[in-house]
Amino acid sequence: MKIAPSILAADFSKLADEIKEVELGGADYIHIDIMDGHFVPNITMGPMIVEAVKKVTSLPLDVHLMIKNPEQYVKAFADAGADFITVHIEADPHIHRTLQEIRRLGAKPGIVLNPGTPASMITSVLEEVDMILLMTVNPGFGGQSFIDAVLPKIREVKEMVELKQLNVDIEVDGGINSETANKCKDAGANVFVAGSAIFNNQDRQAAIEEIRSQLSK
Ligand SMILES: O=C(CO)[C@@H](O)[C@H](O)COP(=O)(O)O
Ligand SMILES: [Fe+2]
Repeated sequence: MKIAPSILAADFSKLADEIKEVELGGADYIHIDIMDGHFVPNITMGPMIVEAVKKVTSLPLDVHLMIKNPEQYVKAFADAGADFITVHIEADPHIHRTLQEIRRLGAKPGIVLNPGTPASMITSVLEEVDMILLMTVNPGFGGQSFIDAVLPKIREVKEMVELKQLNVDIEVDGGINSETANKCKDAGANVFVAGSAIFNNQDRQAAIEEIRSQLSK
């Protein structure tokens, strides 16, 4: 079970301190949300921020691309130090090429599905990825409410990867707190992104531990 704090909810004026705090608090990955104002109605960070984050942590960087034409930018993010690069199936008509390019660049490719996208959309890319990210909110903003209707899809994807005996992580992202993380774990998820549940708590370590203790139940 891995916990990936999303820095979208951090205080950007002291980002290095925020990252150190979650690293010391027991985080497994640092989740970085890249938004372009086209694929989603918000603009956040680019490769320069990934490069800066890489300098202040030894944790793997989980870079979630919410951008159109991701194939044009995967090299910039891999060069910046991304360990995982996840791309939305809805954003890329040439998805195999993009996922293979991510691997060729030395990063781990992941595929992302919006809440409304069926699991069947990714059957042909299962062998290409190290991670499947199931959005549990519509992407674009932190602090939204978890969509329970995604739970059956987590089960479905878990069955798909087990059937093919693939070693693929199943990540969830959006509205994750100790209660919703536990539901997702029961459905088959093993990587949990949490933004507000961690950074809105003054004690980040306590927030991470709370999620982890629920996951161990
Ligand atoms: O990708 C996204 C949002 O589009 C996420 O990674 C959010 O940053 C998660 O924030 P919370 O829902 O946990 O506040
Ligand atoms: Fe994300």
